[in-house]
Amino acid sequence: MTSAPITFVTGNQNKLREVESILSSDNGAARLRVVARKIDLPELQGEPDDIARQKCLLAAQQVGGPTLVEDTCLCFHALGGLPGPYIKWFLDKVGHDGLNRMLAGFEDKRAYALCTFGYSPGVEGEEAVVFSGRTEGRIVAARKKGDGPAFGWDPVFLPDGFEETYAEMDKEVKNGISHRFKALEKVKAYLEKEGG
Ligand SMILES: O=c1[nH]c(=O)c2ncn([C@@H]3O[C@H](COP(=O)(O)OP(=O)(O)OP(=O)(O)O)[C@@H](O)[C@H]3O)c2[nH]1
Ligand SMILES: [Mg+2]
Repeated sequence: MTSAPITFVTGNQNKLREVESILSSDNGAARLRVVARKIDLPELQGEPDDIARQKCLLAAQQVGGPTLVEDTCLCFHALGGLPGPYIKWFLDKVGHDGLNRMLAGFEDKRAYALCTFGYSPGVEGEEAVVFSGRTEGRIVAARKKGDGPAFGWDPVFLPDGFEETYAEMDKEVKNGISHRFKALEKVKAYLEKEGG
């Protein structure tokens, strides 16, 4: 595994906290070290893999070394995968209640959370590689633990096999089953192999 730190570029503190927590709870990944950098990257359109690849290249140009980014989608089965990568705007404009109402005309409330990491070694001309993780669940009326603010759409996402939404469960539980955790496992496996 590469011993040089990798710069994880994100403007989202909650993502950063989860990535750091997932990495620190895994002793085997002690050598995957990330340093964070906040750069406002454009919200790109298209398919998740292409978005992550392009986002990573844009970030790597600014970092000038090994770079990691991720893009997160929330996809409704009844809507053919939308809002998908556009969830940030939907959440901002219609809120938790609006996300529920978008599915009011459908019996199918299933959704999946999809996280796609893009990694670039920071070498000019080299393509970014992508790794995705997906957690299935369904959309429910917002529920969260405590009075504090919740992360994004966590309150409306009920993962399959659980009775608590992402926002109700302990962070360690979310970080052991989440879309982000699953994608990060693949990043780690790739970097371990690359490092020989
Ligand atoms: O409830 C949530 N649980 C999660 O696990 C999660 N991960 C991301 N998000 C939200 O979904 C949109 C993705 O957009 P996004 O990938 O472009 O992120 P971003 O713009 O906030 O940061 P970044 O692009 O600088 O990394 C943004 O609204 C994020 O806040 C989540 N919400
Ligand atoms: Mg973004």
